[in-house]
Amino acid sequence: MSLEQAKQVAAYQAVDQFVTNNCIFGVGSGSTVVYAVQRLAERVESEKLKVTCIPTSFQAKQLIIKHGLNLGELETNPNIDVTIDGADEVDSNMTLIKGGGGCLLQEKIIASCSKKLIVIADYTKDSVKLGDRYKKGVPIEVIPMAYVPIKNKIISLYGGEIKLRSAVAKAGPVVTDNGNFILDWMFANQNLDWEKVNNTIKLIPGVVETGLFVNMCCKAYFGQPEGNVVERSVIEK
Ligand SMILES: O=C[C@H](O)[C@H](O)[C@H](O)COP(=O)(O)O
Repeated sequence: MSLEQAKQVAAYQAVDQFVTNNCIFGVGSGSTVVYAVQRLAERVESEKLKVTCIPTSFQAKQLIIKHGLNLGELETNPNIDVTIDGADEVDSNMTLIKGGGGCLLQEKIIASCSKKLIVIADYTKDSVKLGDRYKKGVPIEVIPMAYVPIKNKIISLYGGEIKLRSAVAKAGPVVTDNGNFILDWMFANQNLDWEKVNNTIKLIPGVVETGLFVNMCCKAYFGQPEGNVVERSVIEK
């Protein structure tokens, strides 16, 4: 089974288990979410479900519109029932790295307004410690004028290496949906307390948001090479 098929089985299973009639549904971003929206559109059509979709990015909004789904706004729907989103890496505590596609800020806002955040991913995202599998580091969305001091402060606090993310089909840096830059922090120490790190980095002036999602995700679905899906839930402490 290809990686794309692994993403698809995970996405279909999550949508089948979590989307119900009349729900307010947060639509994540990335390549795995494409399959979730496909499945949602099929179910809305066949079961005549009423679902209001709240996007986490420009891409998510386009997907909702393309599939003829009901597009809602956070302003009028601030209490979201469930959000299904992708992740770049999920560690054994269900801490996530997100933002590999540059969409972390709106994703985190939507996740924070959701009763449940469900992650869908292929098996390559399932790891024990952050950095085991995802090698591009933690994405950090920053105000453009502040990217150099932010970079220096993070390095002096925690070490590692930081790159300003470059655009592919444009000269210069990636500009996010919110008009900001992305720094990718390749951390050197995998044993950091990610909650503390997240809180500390967020206090640096000019940092808008980090791609560390700590204590936000309650369940993850990992599509496997054999075609089955492994489900992992947060263990109550
Ligand atoms: O910025 C992008 C988002 O955080 C994505 O959800 C994440 O990068 C995973 O994307 P994909 O499903 O394409 O691996």
